[in-house]
Amino acid sequence: MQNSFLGKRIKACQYALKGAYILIKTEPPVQVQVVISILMIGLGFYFDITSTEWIFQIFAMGLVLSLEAANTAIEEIADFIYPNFHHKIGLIKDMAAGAVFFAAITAITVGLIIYVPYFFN
Ligand SMILES: Nc1ncnc2c1ncn2[C@@H]1O[C@H](COP(=O)(O)OP(=O)(O)OP(=O)(O)O)[C@@H](O)[C@H]1O
Repeated sequence: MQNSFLGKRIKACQYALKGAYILIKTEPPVQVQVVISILMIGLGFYFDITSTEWIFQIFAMGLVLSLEAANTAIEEIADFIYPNFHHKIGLIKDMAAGAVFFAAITAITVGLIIYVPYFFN
């Protein structure tokens, strides 16, 4: 079972869950995103948003959380391979942060499109 296709997939899921747990437990930017996601879910229930709105909201939350996690992993790799100051390391970190920025702008736009009509109608 351990080395079977299914066994390997189960192991991969366990490693992924461990990674998600470490991110949520130790990374403040991820913790902030989790809190924002919980608040957005609460807001969704409060306004009883439609199924389509839920789908867009869940995708937006998943996009930001995933990229925040990937950004954290890139920062870890950068610090591991070159712990000292180097303009290339700075550039790599800034680019990874830029990816989170694109996702955050997308999520904010989705949030505004969904909730502005609920707040002002
Ligand atoms: N080793 C380095 N060499 C050059 N510039 C760096 C280096 N480490 C960080 N920087 C610069 O400082 C910025 C902040 O780096 P840092 O690793 O603290 O990221 P952070 O986003 O503040 O981390 P966290 O998200 O964990 O708070 C980077 O985006 C980069 O511009």
